Amino acid sequence: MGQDILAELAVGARTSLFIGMMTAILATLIGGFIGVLAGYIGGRFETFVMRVIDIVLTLPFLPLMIVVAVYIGPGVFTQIFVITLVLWAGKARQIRAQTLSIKSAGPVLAAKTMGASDFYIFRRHIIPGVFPLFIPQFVGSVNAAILMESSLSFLGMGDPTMKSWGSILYYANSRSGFLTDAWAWWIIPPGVCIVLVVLAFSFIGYYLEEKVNPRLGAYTVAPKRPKQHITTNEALVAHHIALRVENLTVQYPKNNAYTSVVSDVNFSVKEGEVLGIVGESGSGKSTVAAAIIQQLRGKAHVPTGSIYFEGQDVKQFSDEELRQLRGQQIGYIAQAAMNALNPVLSVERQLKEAIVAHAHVSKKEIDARIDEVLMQVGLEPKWRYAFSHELSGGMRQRVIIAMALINKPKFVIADEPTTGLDVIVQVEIIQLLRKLQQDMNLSMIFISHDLPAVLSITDRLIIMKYGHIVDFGPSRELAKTSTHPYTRRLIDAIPLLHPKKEQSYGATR
Ligand SMILES: Nc1ncnc2c1ncn2[C@@H]1O[C@H](COP(=O)(O)OP(=O)(O)OP(=O)(O)O)[C@@H](O)[C@H]1O
Repeated sequence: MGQDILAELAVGARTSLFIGMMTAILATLIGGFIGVLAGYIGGRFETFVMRVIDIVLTLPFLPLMIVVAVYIGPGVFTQIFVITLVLWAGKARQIRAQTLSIKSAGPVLAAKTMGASDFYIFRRHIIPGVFPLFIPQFVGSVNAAILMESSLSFLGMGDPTMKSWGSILYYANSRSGFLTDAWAWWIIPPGVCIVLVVLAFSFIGYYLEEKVNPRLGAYTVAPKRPKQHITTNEALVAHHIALRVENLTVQYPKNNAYTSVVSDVNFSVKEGEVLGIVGESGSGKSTVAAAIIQQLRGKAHVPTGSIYFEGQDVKQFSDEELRQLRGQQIGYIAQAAMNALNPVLSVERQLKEAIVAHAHVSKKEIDARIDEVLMQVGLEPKWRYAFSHELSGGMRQRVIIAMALINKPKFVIADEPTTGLDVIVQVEIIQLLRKLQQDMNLSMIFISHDLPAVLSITDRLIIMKYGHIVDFGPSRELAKTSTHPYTRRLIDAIPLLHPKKEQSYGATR
């Protein structure tokens, strides 16, 4: 007693912050190192590390401290040792999840396919990818360690020779500070210091974590902006851009982390233009298409990206506007849709439902429109009474195209429209789509992994791999002159009947 409280608080701050900082540095480094190794090496090593982490996370903190203190004696370094032992495991688990997510991301897979060494991948991809997570982890650990140190010291398990905020409370308690009027000076100041420092570190930690963790960003409520034509939208309209996709990134949860299946994709489609999207299975083509009509499946997360349709940001669309976008403004020929025709409804009935979903029209008008659209897709009107099992694959696909066009959209997305058809029917369907596109001056996105088909119908092409656009340009030029190794591999894989005529790709337009 009789000591200056302010001096005690200042000296105590040194101990509390020292333990907090030291423990945070150790726990972050150890947890980070083990997490990165477990995530990157994988296999049995990862399983072993995960089991150890599970065990450590179940260790009871206080009994552990008591046992360790009995063996090596209470003190600052015992506290640092025990708190680090408890904290590193949670960090390792988070870092492992982040490493797994980076490991399966496009750039790393692309680097591997180009023969990059593990050291290169670590230096260029893994370390820069996990490093941002270290910062909120460090801040969170300082906060947790200060709280643990204060609890231990308050229980008398701190270093008796060093003052800390927790030990001030311990002495206050052991000398009846809580029961006498000394509490206002002896208990409130160290208590307030602990609360303020912990709160400050918590807020800094939450802020930093939200900055580096896209999942948390998803939960922040964006203010609803009024729907308006801003300069960009006017510019899009002025340049006859029917669709603009900007910085689109789509993520799906995988192994406790979000993995990007589409990364920072940018492109435009002009009015009356056909854009091809080519890439191997899983490269993200259908995901881009689904994002355009705001119909991503599952637990998709879109951390960045804007989609402007006819100059309007579709993110600002109301539910009703989105409903009109799908099926009325944008005709969508979904992948494998011909196998999804309703077997118990006639062609007529399904076409009729597609019309009445968007407009109030008389029966006469519906009948006339059905006849008209069937003729457009090369089916005689009598097929309106048929059921899907009565139609061949090619005919079913024509019905699907008719359904996409029934409401006279100006934009069509055709996702693998020839999959599952024999070669001759494939050519017929491509020719049909090309004719419709020209007759109706449609803007179109044509998605396929069949490069010859795409080259025969598109004006421009983008090539996707692992969710990234790796090459783009006018279709004919790209086929002839692209030097990108992936595009060249796709081009070289096209079987040629007349090798000397190889330059004729895309010449049909
Ligand atoms: N609902 C979902 N949940 C989780 N992952 C998904 C989901 N939909 C797509 N993905 C993943 O996104 C990636 C891209 O899929 P997408 O269907 O866009 O590829 P694609 O290029 O169209 O392939 P394909 O030509 O085979 O249709 C794939 O790895 C896929 O596993």
